[in-house]
Amino acid sequence: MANNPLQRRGVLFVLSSPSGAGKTTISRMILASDDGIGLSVSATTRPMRPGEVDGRDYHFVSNEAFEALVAEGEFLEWAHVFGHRYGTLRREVVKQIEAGRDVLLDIDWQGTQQLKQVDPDIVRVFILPPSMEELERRLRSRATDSAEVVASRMARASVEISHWAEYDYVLINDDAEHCRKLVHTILKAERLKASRRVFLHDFVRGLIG
Ligand SMILES: Nc1ncnc2c1ncn2[C@@H]1O[C@H](COP(=O)(O)OP(=O)(O)OP(=O)(O)O)[C@@H](O)[C@H]1O
Ligand SMILES: Nc1nc2c(ncn2[C@@H]2O[C@H](COP(=O)(O)O)[C@@H](O)[C@H]2O)c(=O)[nH]1
Repeated sequence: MANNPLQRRGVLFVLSSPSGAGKTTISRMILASDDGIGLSVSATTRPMRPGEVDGRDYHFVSNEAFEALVAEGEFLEWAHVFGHRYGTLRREVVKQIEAGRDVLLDIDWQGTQQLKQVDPDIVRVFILPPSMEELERRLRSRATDSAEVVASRMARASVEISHWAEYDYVLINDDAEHCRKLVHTILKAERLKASRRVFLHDFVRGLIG
């Protein structure tokens, strides 16, 4: 039987933004509307927020456990973010790819830079807030972090945003549903890229010799 010309490599789809701009919100909307993509659940040493679930939102681990995972080479990338450590587990990405799904990664600019070295084919999307005032309002309205944590995240926001030009796509999350549509459009177009088609060369050779 001929190889399927539509068969393609999975997409590693990265969403980054300053904290509070809405990437978790947009990620959840994408995951709810598209069965073809699954979340890479990161490991972190940060404390769990109210409403978060271990294994769904993050794998919450101790500093010692995180260090052991680093030593064992279990991370595709990891970084210090806001005084805690966060990392993408190899097995999370492999699990999704083996299930035939693309992989959504909600990671910061440091992790994105590292991942780009591992896989130059990753798709990088940066989400901007409509304004710094709105960013602060969102961080406060989320009501999951103390005033100090909100202040420290606002203090880091400009540094985060300064990395926007390292991304393939940059969007403004004004209306969440509109932003979701744009992110989904990017994902669907990236899936169609010729360079991801494993057997396209064979198929075209069959067509024209
Ligand atoms: N377009 C939007 N309009 C209004 N509020 C929004 C919008 N998008 C997200 N929010 C709200 O802003 C808050 C922060 O969003 P979210 O948690 O998704 O941000 P985040 O970028 O994932 O932050 P972090 O990096 O800290 O995880 C949430 O309360 C969310 O409901
Ligand atoms: N480099 C990585 N950054 C990550 C990862 N998982 C999450 N993050 C980023 O951390 C901040 C803070 O997240 P929060 O849940 O504490 O608000 C945010 O920018 C995330 O994108 C990861 O595996 N690697």
